[in-house]
Amino acid sequence: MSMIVAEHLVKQFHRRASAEGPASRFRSWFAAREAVRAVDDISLTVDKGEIVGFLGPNGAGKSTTIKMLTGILVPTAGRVEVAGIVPWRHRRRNALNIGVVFGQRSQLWFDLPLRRSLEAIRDLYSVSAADYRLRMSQFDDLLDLGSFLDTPVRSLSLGQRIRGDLAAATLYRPPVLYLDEPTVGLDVVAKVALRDLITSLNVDGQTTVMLTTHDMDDVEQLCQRIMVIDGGRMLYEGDLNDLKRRFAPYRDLIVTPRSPGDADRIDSGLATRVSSPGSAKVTLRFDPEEVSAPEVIQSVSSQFDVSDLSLLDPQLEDVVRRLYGDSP
Ligand SMILES: Nc1ncnc2c1ncn2[C@@H]1O[C@H](COP(=O)(O)OP(=O)(O)OP(=O)(O)O)[C@@H](O)[C@H]1O
Repeated sequence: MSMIVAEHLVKQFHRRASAEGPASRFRSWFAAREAVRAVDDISLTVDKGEIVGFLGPNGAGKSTTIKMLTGILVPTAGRVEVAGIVPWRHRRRNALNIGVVFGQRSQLWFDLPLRRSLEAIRDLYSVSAADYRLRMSQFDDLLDLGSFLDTPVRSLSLGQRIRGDLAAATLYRPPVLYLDEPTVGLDVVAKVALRDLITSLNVDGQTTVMLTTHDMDDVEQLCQRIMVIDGGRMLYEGDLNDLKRRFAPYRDLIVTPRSPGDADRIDSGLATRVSSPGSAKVTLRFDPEEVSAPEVIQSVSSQFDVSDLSLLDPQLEDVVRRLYGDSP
C-alpha cells in the first residue's frame, strides 16, 4: 500500500536576479525576477512501513520536496497524496498523520521545559493518559529523556534538543514521519540512540519514514531504499546494494606484504592495482562479477609472503559522489 505518492511534482520559485557594483542592492530590487525550478518533475511512491533515504547534494531540491509532501508548500504543478489526502489542501487532517523533525530547526517551545511541550502535544493530539505514560517510558529507555525533561528547551544541548524533537514528532504515533537531517551535529552516542528509536518505531511496519540526510551511516543502517535527486530531478531510485553494483562495481583487496620491499611488486593478473607506488599497503581492485575474492587472494598469497589481507566494499559516500558526478 502506498503511503506517499507524488506525481510530476514541480516547484518554481521566483527570485530577483542579483546585481553587482555600486548601489547593487537598490538595483537588485528593481531587477527582473528569474524563475528557479527547485523541483522539476519528480514522481515517487513510498509504501507503508518503508524507511526511504532521500539524498542529494546541497541545493538539489530535497527540502522543497519534503515541504510539498508535508503541506508547507503548495506545488506549482503535479499531485501529492499522503495517507490518502492532499497535504496542502487538508492541512489540519494532514497534521494528524505526520510527524516532522528538522535537525536544524526545533519545533519545540523554546522557553518551556521539554515536558510542557510534550504535554501540550499530548493534549493537541488527544493522546490518552495510558498511551502517554507508555511512550514517555519508551522515550526514557531509548533516548534518556527523563534526565532533561524539566530543562527549558533553550538550555538543552543539540543532541538533547533533537531527541526532544523526535519524541514530540512521534508521541502521537503518526503513520508518516519526515526526518530532515536529524543526526546533523550529533555525537556517536546520540546518533545511535536516534537510529534505535527510528528502527523501533518502524519494527512493526506501522511507521513510514522519509529520511533526508548527508550521513551515509544513517542511510546504510536505516534505509531499505534510497532516492537520489539533483537539480530538482530524480537521479536514482532503488535498492542500496543495486546502486553500489551499478555505480561502484568493484571490491578492494588490501594486501600488507611481510617484507616492505615486496609492496611495489605485488600484483595479480586478476585485479587492478590502484594504490600509489611506495605505499606499505597495496590495494587491488576487482569486479566481483568476473572474479571471486578467494581467487584474487589465492593468486596473491601463492606468489608473495603476506602478513595481512582485508576486503573492502565501496563506501556509500564514494558511490553517491560518482552518481552526482554522472548527473548532467
Ligand atoms: N523560497 C525560495 N525562494 C527562491 N529559491 C528557493 C527557495 N527555496 C529554495 N530555493 C532554491 O531552490 C533550490 C533547492 O533548494 P532546497 O532547499 O530544496 O535544496 P536542498 O536539496 O534541501 O539543499 P540542502 O541540502 O542544502 O538543504 C536551491 O537552488 C534554492 O536556492
